[in-house]
Amino acid sequence: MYISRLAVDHYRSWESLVVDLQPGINVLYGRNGLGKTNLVEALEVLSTGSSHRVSSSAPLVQRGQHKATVRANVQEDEHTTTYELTIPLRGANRGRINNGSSLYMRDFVGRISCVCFSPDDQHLVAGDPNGRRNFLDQTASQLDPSYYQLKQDVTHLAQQRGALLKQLSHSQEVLGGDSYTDNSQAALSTLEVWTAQFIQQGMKLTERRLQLIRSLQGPIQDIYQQLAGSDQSVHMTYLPSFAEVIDDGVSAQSATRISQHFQRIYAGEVARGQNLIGPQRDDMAFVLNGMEAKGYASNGEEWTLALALRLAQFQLLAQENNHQPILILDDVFAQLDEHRRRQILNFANDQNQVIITVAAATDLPQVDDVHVIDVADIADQHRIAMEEVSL
Ligand SMILES: Nc1ncnc2c1ncn2[C@@H]1O[C@H](COP(=O)(O)OP(=O)(O)OP(=O)(O)O)[C@@H](O)[C@H]1O
Repeated sequence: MYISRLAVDHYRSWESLVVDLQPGINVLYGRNGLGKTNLVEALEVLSTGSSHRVSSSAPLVQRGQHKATVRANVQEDEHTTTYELTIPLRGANRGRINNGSSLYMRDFVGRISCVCFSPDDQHLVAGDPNGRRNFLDQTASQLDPSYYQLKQDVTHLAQQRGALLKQLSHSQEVLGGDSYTDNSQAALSTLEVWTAQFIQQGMKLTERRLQLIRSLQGPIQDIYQQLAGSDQSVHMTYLPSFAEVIDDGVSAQSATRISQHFQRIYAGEVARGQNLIGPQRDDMAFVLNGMEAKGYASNGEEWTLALALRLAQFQLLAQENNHQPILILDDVFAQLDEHRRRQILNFANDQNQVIITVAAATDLPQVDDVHVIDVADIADQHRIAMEEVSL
């Protein structure tokens, strides 16, 4: 499987652009700020339904526009399939396949499998938990699109609970103590219903993330040893908010214990007007040779861990989905020493399709059979063609 054409309309800095791609290694080459990352990010969003750079869709839409569109032609066994994603400024993204009817994202994500390695990935090890949750969510959605819907449900329930807690907090501030208006009594009953659903769906999400981390453990350990030496050890530890699921799985016992936890923190949640626990606060840690990587690992070790994590993601997706994902290497060569570049290129050489972005000619990979695309050049050609059509 490979992408033969990628087209975007009103996506970030791009008014409109069409890029033809080939199997093997493709290099998108152009100056800083030209929009290379925007292009590969568009592919990531088409594949996973989200971008690792932002948590909402609004920044993906070109300033001043109300929706963005990403289209890709995918070649598989002589067949071409066109995938199209519409990203509105507000509201849910929708997909279409071969100009068919509009699809919910749960029926669309994961159809094109891709793994994106970028300079931001160092933050997967040392940055805030948001990036690590995003990694888990993107990977799990590509393995099983029903995860995408589950994640949406949990996010929605957390938002509903948060709004009710804010309302209760406000009532308490106005009335003081434990006095409640009829409105806040109704909010209290609704909160109980939302909390029960939040626990049920949240436990399922927690278990899916736990399974994913367990599936990545073997590959990341092997790959890290290949990259850094056989005496090295890496352990991924899940730090879930609903930790009860680790011991008792998705069960009545777990639900009861989580419910009791919610009762204990109720006063605190109302006082602060926000959710204090739930999968939206989950995290995971990397333990490198017995020490937590965050805070202890060197810069080079963080990079190697991030790379090992991406390659483990690639291996798992390839194995579970029975085809190789498209590999995106976004501006990583500028950050890596010659040894690491060579390791990545050796890996890239064996894949169906790889898309690399580089800003400097000195970072162009020194390998045979590379399809170099001058992004400024195709942008000019496309603009001239569009102007001729409109004349
Ligand atoms: N929603 C948006 N609307 C319009 N322009 C945007 C939007 N989001 C980002 N941009 C612009 O996109 C440009 C950055 O593009 P991108 O990150 O793809 O560049 P790049 O070619 O990868 O650069 P570098 O080589 O420096 O990484 C910036 O000029 C930014 O202002």
